[in-house]
Amino acid sequence: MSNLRIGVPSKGRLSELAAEILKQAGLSFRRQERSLFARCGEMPIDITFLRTEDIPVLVAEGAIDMGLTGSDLLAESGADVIERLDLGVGKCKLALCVSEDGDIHEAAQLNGKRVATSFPNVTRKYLKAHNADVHMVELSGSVEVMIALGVADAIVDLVETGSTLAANRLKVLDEIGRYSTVLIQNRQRREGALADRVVRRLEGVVIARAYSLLEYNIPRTKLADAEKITPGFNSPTVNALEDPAWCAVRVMVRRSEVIEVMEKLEAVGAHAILETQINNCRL
Ligand SMILES: Nc1ncnc2c1ncn2[C@@H]1O[C@H](COP(=O)(O)OP(=O)(O)OP(=O)(O)O)[C@@H](O)[C@H]1O
Ligand SMILES: O=P(O)(O)OC[C@H]1O[C@H](OP(=O)(O)OP(=O)(O)O)[C@H](O)[C@@H]1O
Ligand SMILES: [Mg+2]
Repeated sequence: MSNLRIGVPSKGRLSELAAEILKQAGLSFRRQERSLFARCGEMPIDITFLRTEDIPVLVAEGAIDMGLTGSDLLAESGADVIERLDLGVGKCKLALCVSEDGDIHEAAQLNGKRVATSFPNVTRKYLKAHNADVHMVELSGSVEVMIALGVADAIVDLVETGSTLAANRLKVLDEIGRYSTVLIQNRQRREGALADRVVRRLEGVVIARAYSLLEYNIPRTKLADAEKITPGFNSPTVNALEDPAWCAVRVMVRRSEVIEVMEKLEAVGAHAILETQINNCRL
């Protein structure tokens, strides 16, 4: 069995995130200064540090067996790979954006006009579907200033919090797609069993990062109401308490919903509501 080769972003916002998630899955590595390669201690896996946008094509070409990259970059590259897992991080959307006080209110009005973007392929497909034949201004970054520079009438760029748009007095005219960080694999599935083990390990980490463990005590008469609030991943664990009129519930809840769920549980009479972080899991 030879080593499984995994591509990881060498810099940028996904690089630390990717290393952290791999480490949480027991695939830790130490990157030597300026080196492009590292070896995983625990498994026969070689890590290659690459530019995020190059990972889709390098996986498709078989230079690496798997890779962590943005699904937006995958869509833009058109690389023919298998998408194995959405890591639930690096979430963003690709949006058609125009001046806040401009007179463009729909994509069709861009016909014959200029659109600046770092995602020409995805943009061209979208605009064709909206009957707009445009002059594309292809850039590698800082796209949001192109309308102010008089280079474009609209831009297509990634939006996460919207602060860059606000800072440049731009608004979203239409959402083109929603993206996140994904684990992709070459279609030959070289070292397939090992690759499947990596997917399974990362699945556990992705779920653990997305969920908390909630424990609470509830009167038995209110258990049905509480279980409607916390149905759990499969179903909640219910244990008896010394007081037969009460029971203890343990259940997984999406981290993003925990605060609201706690308030609802309190409203139906739950006490001792505790949230615990999950480091890893196998469901
Ligand atoms: N606000 C965001 N801006 C850009 N990319 C984001 C954002 N939020 C999530 N991402 C994801 O990160 C990917 C960009 O990764 P990259 O390695 O290029 O990071 P970066 O910090 O943008 O680096 P660079 O400064 O070189 O552009 C995007 O393709 C997308 O999948
Ligand atoms: O909605 P926001 O939270 O403001 O994030 C969106 C901005 O972040 C990204 O730029 P980045 O920081 O990657 O710089 P770049 O354009 O040079 O890649 C993206 O290109 C947008 O400009
Ligand atoms: Mg960027």
